[in-house]
Amino acid sequence: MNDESQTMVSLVKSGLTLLSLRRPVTAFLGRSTPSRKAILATSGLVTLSSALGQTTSTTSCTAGKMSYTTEIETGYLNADNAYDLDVELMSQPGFSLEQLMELAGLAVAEAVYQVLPPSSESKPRILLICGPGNNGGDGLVAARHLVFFGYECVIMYPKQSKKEHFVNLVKQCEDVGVTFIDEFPHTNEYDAIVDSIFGFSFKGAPREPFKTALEKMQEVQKKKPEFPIISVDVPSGWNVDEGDVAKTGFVPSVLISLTAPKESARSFPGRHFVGGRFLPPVLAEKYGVQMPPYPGVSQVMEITKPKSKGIDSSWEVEYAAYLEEKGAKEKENEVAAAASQPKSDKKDEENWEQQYHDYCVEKEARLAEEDARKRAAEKESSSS
Ligand SMILES: NC(=O)C1=CN([C@@H]2O[C@H](COP(=O)(O)OP(=O)(O)OC[C@H]3O[C@@H](n4cnc5c(N)ncnc54)[C@H](OP(=O)(O)O)[C@@H]3O)[C@@H](O)[C@H]2O)[C@H](O)CC1
Ligand SMILES: [K+]
Repeated sequence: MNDESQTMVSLVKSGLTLLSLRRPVTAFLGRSTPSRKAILATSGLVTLSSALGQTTSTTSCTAGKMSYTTEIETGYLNADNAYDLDVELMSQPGFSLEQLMELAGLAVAEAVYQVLPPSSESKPRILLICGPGNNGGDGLVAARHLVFFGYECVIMYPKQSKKEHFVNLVKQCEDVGVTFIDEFPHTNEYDAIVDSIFGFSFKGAPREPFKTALEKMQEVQKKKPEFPIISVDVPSGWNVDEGDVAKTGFVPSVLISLTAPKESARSFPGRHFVGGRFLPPVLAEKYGVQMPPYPGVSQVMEITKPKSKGIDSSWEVEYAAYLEEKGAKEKENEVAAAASQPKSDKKDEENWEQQYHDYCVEKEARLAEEDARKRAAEKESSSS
């Protein structure tokens, strides 16, 4: 059986009936991806319908990326449910934290592969920023898998956990050539950043050194809006239910939700993946979430929101429009803030220049008048 028919069988097995196929399925599944250029050259339209009647999605692929005219139903977890589900996964079916972290990290590595596949000519360099908790642990696991997928990885891990499992994860990374740094580096040397700083236990406003890391990532986005920044589970600094209430301004270009998307992902504007192909049906039902129809043997599935501007507008166009709108709003706020401030030095300077100019004009006119008067008086005295 060739790759394509194997994929079709997998889709049918996972409860999907193929209705129409205008392009090979392999063109959009993110497997067999010989090069980024080849992916970007591929586009097609596939219509899938769930045999189980749970999910009916029209899937389109623009520039190798999937999005849907109908939303893939996964449900959303709030902060309490995300925590309780994790606890229950570890007690009821008895998953260990290490097991769940391994699955999470593998899903993250697969999502990175779909966003920025390596090729025979290039070995992309990935910077992973890992926080002090389990979200950081997911990043450590992802880095190890990414090395085996053909990437070069550098990890910024300034607050290293002393727990045995984390010490082992660091050693496992070092053994495959991953290097560790403490400070945010020059990003020119990197092709993508994985944000594995905070997940669903983040609270309040980000503290250093992660506050600076979030600001630096935004600087990169301002300079290069296309630069992939991939957040693990929750964009760092976001409240898991309400999003960016700490007003960090950070919005990654890609989000990989683990187990199931969290409430704050409802309004996420970028590419969205979910990785949780292990969820026991009984727990999925209890927490009101559903697994998407993961393709083939993949640990992740892209569930990017339906496009609002029609099937032909690509994800990049929408994200660029979003960034432009965000930039325009920031400018508007700056202008409003400047207008509400007392006159700045610059204004005073402009006034001072104008006043000096007026003074010079007036003085020149006065001197010219005096000159003319003097000349007239001299003329009169010489003629008398
Ligand atoms: N089931 C799954 O899919 C799994 C998900 N996993 C991942 O684990 C995270 C949740 O991990 P957790 O350890 O509970 O918490 P976080 O990693 O989100 O963050 C906790 C650390 O962050 C510090 N923190 C919290 N707020 C701040 C702040 N404002 N500034 C700086 N630091 C902050 C906190 O420190 P404290 O001193 O405040 O305690 C912690 O050190 C989940 O999202 C998934 O990514 C697991 O892999 C298991 C399976
Ligand atoms: K994160």
